[in-house]
Formats: sequence, structure tokens, C-alpha cells
Amino acid sequence: MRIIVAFGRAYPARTLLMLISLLLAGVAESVSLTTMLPLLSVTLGDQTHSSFAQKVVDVLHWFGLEPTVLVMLSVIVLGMTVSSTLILLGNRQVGYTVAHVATDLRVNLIRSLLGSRWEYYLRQSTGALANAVATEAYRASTGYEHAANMLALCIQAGVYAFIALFVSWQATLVSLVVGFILLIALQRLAKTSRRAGKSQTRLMRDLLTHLTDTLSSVKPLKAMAREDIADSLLRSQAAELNKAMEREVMSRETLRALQEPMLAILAAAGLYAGVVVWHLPLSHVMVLIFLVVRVLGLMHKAQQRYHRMAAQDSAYWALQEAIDTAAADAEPSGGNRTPTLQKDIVFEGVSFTYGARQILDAVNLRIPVGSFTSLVGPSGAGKTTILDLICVLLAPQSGKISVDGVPIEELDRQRWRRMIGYVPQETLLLHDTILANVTLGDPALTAADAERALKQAGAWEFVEKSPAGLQTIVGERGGKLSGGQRQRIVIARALAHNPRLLILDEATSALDPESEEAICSTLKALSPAITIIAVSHRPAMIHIADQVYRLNEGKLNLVEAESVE
Ligand SMILES: Nc1ncnc2c1ncn2[C@@H]1O[C@H](COP(=O)(O)OP(=O)(O)OP(=O)(O)O)[C@@H](O)[C@H]1O
Repeated sequence: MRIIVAFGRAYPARTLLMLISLLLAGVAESVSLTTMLPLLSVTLGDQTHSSFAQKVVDVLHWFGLEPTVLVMLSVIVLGMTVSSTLILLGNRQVGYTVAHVATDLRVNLIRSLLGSRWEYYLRQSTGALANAVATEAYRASTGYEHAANMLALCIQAGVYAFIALFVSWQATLVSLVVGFILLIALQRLAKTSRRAGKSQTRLMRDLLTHLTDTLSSVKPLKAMAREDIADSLLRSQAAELNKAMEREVMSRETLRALQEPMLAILAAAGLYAGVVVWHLPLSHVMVLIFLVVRVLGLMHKAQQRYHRMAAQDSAYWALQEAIDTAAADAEPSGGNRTPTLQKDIVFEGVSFTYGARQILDAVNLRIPVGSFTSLVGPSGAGKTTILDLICVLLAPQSGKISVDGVPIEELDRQRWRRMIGYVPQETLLLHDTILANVTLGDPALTAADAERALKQAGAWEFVEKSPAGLQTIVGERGGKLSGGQRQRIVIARALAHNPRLLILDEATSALDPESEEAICSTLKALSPAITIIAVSHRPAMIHIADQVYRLNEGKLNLVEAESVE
């Protein structure tokens, strides 16, 4: 039930509109069907109308209508038409809200994850995220659909029960109590559905996490003939998921199958009690049975919806939790000072630890504007960490980092980052065109910007030669290109928006010495206008540098380029 309250809070106007339409639909339907009572009295030739039938006849008179068969049938048809129209309106509202819920959940999750601290983001699994965006958001929104339908059915059942009370309150109460007892007895099945739903949420997440990891490393798996291990793991996870789905289907279908016999027993018992025990007129008993069976049928349908909601709502709570935890670990907003890069970037006594592990120990560093700085050091020494500190993806535990004398945390973070061109170690490309890979969909960048950047990165030659040019599709993760070509496209991406600061993390590691030499000289030519920081072990990158820093065991020292072997 919590899910209804949560949705009602998140979408109050939509929920209210939906409920009002469905309530009115219920009233219209039940009022029109109530006319059945005098109609049956007339057709069955009852000499005396019951008091309730008489009331209905009075109401018809009040509207200036004679209770003829034709008039009463017309009232029934009209009421059913109005009710269907209102149900359509209500369901349309439900449908729209379901679409909104799914979209909002997806957008909120992506936004909160992208806005989270870098260290938090690194802990997230891509597979779980893909699952959350695709499957969980959909399941959560259908959870709302079932909840809304359940409420609507309860409302309709309530209206019918209210009318039934006027026909015979004793018979209605007895039937309702028996019906409720049966519904409660079936409630155990809802627990099974909820448990199965929870397992599905967890198993689906595990399966997709595993699948994404496997798919990203298919090449080594195939090359070493290990794909069968990955395959059997995936299979056993899929089998578990299947079991959870079967449990849910079983409890849902059992509930559905029990509906008909349960209602038949109640109707037979009601007929017997009405005619034999209470000696009510047959028309009276028939309407009463119709109403009570309708109430219980609606309650039963509501219960089915409840089961389906129970199976889906775990997806909503799992998603909401993911959104909330990411939001709780949101990146600090940064300052509001406009960044400039006219003088230098300075580290003073900067220390950084990952847990208990000291990575940087009171590091001092000065990067003058327009210079080409190379960072060298053994693997795992903390070079990327220094770059992450400059991009404000990480914050030091102590010491100070400043840009033109302004503490980096006081800078408008977005504007500072927009001044940066970043080439990461991993050259992951989007499964899209070369143009899209260079511009990253930024509408401010044109094909001419992409061409200029590709030329600067030494990539234009091969792009020009491909038949589709800038429109060439690079394949999954850039699989249709060589490692060196991928690297050049990623460098072009970093240069496309004319950055003031270019950060290269092992950016030329996949290039042959000749291509590397060529790129290095282009980069060097950029360097008075663009400040460049390059992490590299490659001689070409080191020899063109204006200054070389070596990081070792947390200490950073300025060294001669010649001393770096
Ligand atoms: N998110 C993290 N959580 C915990 N430890 C981390 C994390 N990221 C990196 N490390 C550790 O911090 C150390 C420095 O990592 P960093 O990536 O900065 O090294 P590096 O000098 O760039 O290495 P390489 O040259 O191999 O890329 C490594 O030992 C690494 O294991």
C-alpha cells in the first residue's frame, strides 16, 4: 500500500483526477444497473414492488419518466455508456501517469548517478544501471498501474455494496463477511507474489551486471576458450530468475482460477438463503445476488491487481533506494567563482588517501599556463589521481589546489570542467558515427569543429579515406577501428571544444612511434595556447615536455627529461 501513498504524493493531481473519473464511472455503472430491480419486478410480473424497487420507480417519476421496460433499458444502456466513457478517461490518466512514472524514475536515476561523487559512481555496476533504467523502471511503473486499478476496483465495489445494502442489508452483510473471509484466506498468495517479485528484482540485477561484464570482455574469453564458464554462470542465474517468475505466475493463476468457483458457491448460497430462508421475492433475490456477486467479483479482481502490484513494487523501492543513495552521495556543488587559466595551477602540500592507503604525500606541483607538463612514475603510483584532483573528481584530504591563486573548490565546477579536454586511459567509443564520437552530441560543435580536431589529433587522414567519412560507424566500443585510430578519435574529442587545459592519460600508448611523434609535435604546437598535462611513459611525450615530474611512493619531484628512461 505504501506505493499508492508514494505515487499519490508524487503525482497528486493526476492521481486525484484518475480516482474521480473512476469513482464517477463506478457510480454511473452501479446506478444504471440498479434500475434492473424494478425492471425484473415488471418482467417477472411481481405484484408488489419491494421498497427499494419502489424508490427507484419514484426517482424515475421524479425525472418525469414512466417505469416502462423501454425506459428502464434505456437508463441501463445510458448509464453503462457514461460509465465506459469515464473508465476510458480514468484509464487514460493511469496510462499517461505510468509513462510519466517510468520516464521520471529513469531520468531521476541517471541524473542522481551522474551528479554523485566520483568515488560513489565508480562503485556502481553498469549492468545494474542498465537493468534499473530498462527493466526496473518499467516494472515500477506497472506497479503503479496495478495499484491504481486496484483502488478503482475497490471504489466500484464500494458503490455496489452501498446499493446492495438498500436492497437487503442483512443479506448483503452476511455475503460480504463470507466474501471477505475468503479474500483474506487467499492473501497468503500475495506474500508469495511479493517474495517472488523481490527475488526477480535482485536476480535480474545480478544477471545483467554479470552479462555486461561478460560482454565487455568477450574477446579474451573466446581467445582463451573460457566462454563456457561465463555461459554456464549466466545460465544458472537465468534459471533462478525463471524459477522466481514461475512462482509469481503460479500464485497469480491460482488466484484467478479460484475466482469462478468461489463466486458460484456464494451465488448458490445467496439464492438459497434469499428464497428459502428469508422468503424474498425472486426479482429481489436476483438483483441482490447480482450486486453481491459483482461486489465480490470486483474485490477479487482488486485482489488480483494487489498481487501483481506486490510482485512489481519491489522494483520501485529498489529504484527509489538507488536514486536516494546516489542523491545522498551527491557531488558538492562547488563554488561560484568564475574560473580563469592565465597564470598557473598549483598543488601545495596535497595529500590523498584511498581508505588507509596513502597515494599522495604532501605533493607540490606547479603547472604554468601554456606549458607542456609530463607526469611519469610506476604503475599505481597515483598519476591518474593527480589528474582527477585537477578535474575536481576527487578532493584532497589535506593541502591546497589553486587555479590562478583561487582555491579549486571555490570555482564554478561546471565552468572549470568545460575548460578541460580529457583523454582517459581507456579509449571507449560510442557505437555511433565518428562525428558523434568527436562532438559527443554537443549541438554547439559543427562538422567543421570535428574536422579541425581530427586533423589536430592526426586522425583526419583515415577518416577522409573511409567511404562514409565523418559518418562512419565505429562499431561496438569502436571495435571496427584499430587501437591507435580509437585513441586518435578520443584525442580529437578532447580538442573539439577548444579546451584551455588538455589532460592526456596515457593517450598515445596504442600508437606506433611515428604516429605518436606526429601527434606530439601537433600537441606541442598547441601548447602555448593550451596548457597540457600528460601522463606518459613514452619517450616522445617526455622529450617534448617543458617539465617532467616523477611520482614515486607518494612523493612528486621535478626531474630532467633525459633522466627518464
Ligand atoms: N576508486 C579507488 N578506490 C581505491 N583505490 C583506488 C581507486 N582508484 C585507484 N586506486 C588505487 O590508487 C592507486 C593509484 O591509482 P592511479 O590510477 O592514480 O595510479 P596510476 O599511477 O595512474 O597508475 P597506472 O600508471 O597504472 O595507470 C592504485 O594503487 C590504485 O589501486
